[in-house]
Amino acid sequence: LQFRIRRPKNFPPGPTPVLFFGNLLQLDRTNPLKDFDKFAQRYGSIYGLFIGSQPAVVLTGQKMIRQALITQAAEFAGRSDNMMISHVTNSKGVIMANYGESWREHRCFALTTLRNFGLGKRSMEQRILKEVKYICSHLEESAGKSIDLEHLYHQAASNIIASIIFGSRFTYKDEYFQTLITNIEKLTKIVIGQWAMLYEIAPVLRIFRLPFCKAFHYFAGIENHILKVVNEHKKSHVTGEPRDLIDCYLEEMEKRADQRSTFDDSQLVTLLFDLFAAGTETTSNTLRTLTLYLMTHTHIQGKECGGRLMKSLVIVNMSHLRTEMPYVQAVIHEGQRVADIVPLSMFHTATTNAQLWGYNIPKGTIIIPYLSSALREESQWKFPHEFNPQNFLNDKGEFVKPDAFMPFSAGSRVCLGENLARMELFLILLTVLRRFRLVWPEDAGEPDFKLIYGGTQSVKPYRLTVQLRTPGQTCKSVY
Ligand code: HEM
Repeated sequence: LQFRIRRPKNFPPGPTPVLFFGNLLQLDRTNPLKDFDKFAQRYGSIYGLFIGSQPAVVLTGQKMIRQALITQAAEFAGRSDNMMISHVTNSKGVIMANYGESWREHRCFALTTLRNFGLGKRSMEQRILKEVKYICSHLEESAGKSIDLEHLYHQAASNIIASIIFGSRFTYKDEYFQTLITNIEKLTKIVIGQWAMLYEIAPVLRIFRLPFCKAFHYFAGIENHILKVVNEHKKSHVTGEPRDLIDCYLEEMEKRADQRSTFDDSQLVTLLFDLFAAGTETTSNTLRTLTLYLMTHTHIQGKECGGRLMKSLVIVNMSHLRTEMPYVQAVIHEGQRVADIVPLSMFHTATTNAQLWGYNIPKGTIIIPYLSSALREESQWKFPHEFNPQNFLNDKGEFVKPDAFMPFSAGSRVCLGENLARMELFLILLTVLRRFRLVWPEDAGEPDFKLIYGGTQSVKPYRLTVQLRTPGQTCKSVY
């Protein structure tokens, strides 16, 4: 009975499901995006699917996504409590927390804290620039050699978020750091993989020691590390002098001690995990894809980025981006558009029995915002299928952001790290391009821009050659 599939009344049309699997067998497991496109051509910009016996609705194109996530935000801002990742994290923290008081308070706390780190010596910008120094030193050591930037970008993005939340960074060679990052990667792979799918569609299997059990094991390891850091903070933190997000949280817990509050140690641990996990691969994969495009579109790398305008800047900072660099803004946004990092966003759920586009969407239905479809929607972009910063420039050369640009999703669940991520992309890319010329090696063949599908997408690993723009100049002389 559990596997019987019943299409709700007036549910959006879609392909016919089969017992137990629903429509899963009609989707290419290695990359379902082409199948999603085919269904959209056949059924329109909203259609219904079944993940096992669980009903789901796919939203295609910017208009439909905006309607559900912005105009009807409260109705479609839930998260599923039937997914493996919600069980691993106990639906705590922010990412997998259901739409309710605890999610709202933690999201608001995290956003305010990140915003308050906007100014002063410990500001986000300073923390990012500090990490950029390490990137530069590493690249200087690699000058003239062929290298793969994957680990460097990954560790740099991890360190930036670590310095904001834990107040400390790791050295790139630190084995413990490597293990932590690797465990997060392994955990992410499991929770979006096939075993997780079985876990979700056949709950009876959960009692067996199958490979999905490892996800709980990895999470426990990460949790232990985070708890250790939290306990150290409890001993050393001084009220009124927060060093990082943990200190801010501990102060908030003290303030709310007498009230009924959703703030406690286990929520803190999951919140820290969320920020650390969400803030690493997303940013580093964007950097890696954008670097590949810049290297192989040399006319762009030679323009403002690292060229004419860059040379006149002594220190790169965020105010330059807003005031003086529409072209650079356009390049970075175009990089994010083609990098298409989170193609299916995070799945939402309907928080109530809702209506969308005239269809009934019962409470609990999974909502899949197909973000890639908006990022390459032919009616929305001047050049939907090529890398071209003109997509973000008007006739006067001013920066404009089309509504279909939504790599961070939209509405009340929109990415909480959007500002941080944009700051990182700008400061890391520009400082690196100002100091180094990144060259596609002559013997490397044709660059491959194809994205490898995953929870976060990226181009295949590649190697590049690093050249110093001004030989002899070191990072220290730049800062
Ligand atoms: C280029 C980089 C990034 C991209 C493309 C990106 C994209 C996204 C997307 C598509 C979502 C799902 C939104 C939804 O459910 O509709 C999301 C959620 C989230 N992101 Fe990001 N993200 C990036 C960087 C970051 C960073 C650096 C952080 C760390 C501060 C972060 C923290 C989060 C959190 C906590 C959520 C969950 C929000 C919620 O459920 O309320 N992200 N992100």
